[in-house]
Amino acid sequence: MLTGAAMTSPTGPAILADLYTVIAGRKGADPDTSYTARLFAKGRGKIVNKMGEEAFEVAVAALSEGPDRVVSESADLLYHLTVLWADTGVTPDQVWAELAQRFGTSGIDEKAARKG
Ligand SMILES: N=c1c2ncn([C@@H]3O[C@H](COP(=O)(O)OP(=O)(O)OP(=O)(O)O)[C@@H](O)[C@H]3O)c2ncn1[C@@H]1O[C@H](COP(=O)(O)O)[C@@H](O)[C@H]1O
Repeated sequence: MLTGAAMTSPTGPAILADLYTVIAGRKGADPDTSYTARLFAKGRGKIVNKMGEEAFEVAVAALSEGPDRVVSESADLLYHLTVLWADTGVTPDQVWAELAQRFGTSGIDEKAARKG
């Protein structure tokens, strides 16, 4: 099984791909030694609940706690979102492809096209 310690530390956004690999490798691992395995063992309801909780904590940090807390809560959110992707069989590449397809299209134009 890949562990964070066994991999070289990536820098920048590439860390999400490596984090996904570590997380996906935790399926079926021992919940006593892996927080990710514990989430998988508790099921999708728990994972969704944690993801929503962390999103709310980002919002609270933005409104009343300051940038440093926004950073740490965002990291919690991205980690739990990545667990949710792994649980639902979605890969980061699928999300990157979706973002790439949208890149350069104004959200206002896209919304107008949907209505038309
Ligand atoms: N990036 C993270 C990461 N971010 C946040 N967390 C955990 O997410 C939890 C969120 O904080 P909370 O205070 O809400 O958690 P809690 O109260 O313990 O959670 P619950 O009791 O509500 O379930 C904490 O336990 C954090 O340690 C993470 N746990 C793991 N990772 C990465 O996942 C890798 C694998 O981790 P393990 O599966 O634990 O080996 C690690 O090497 C890291 O790279």
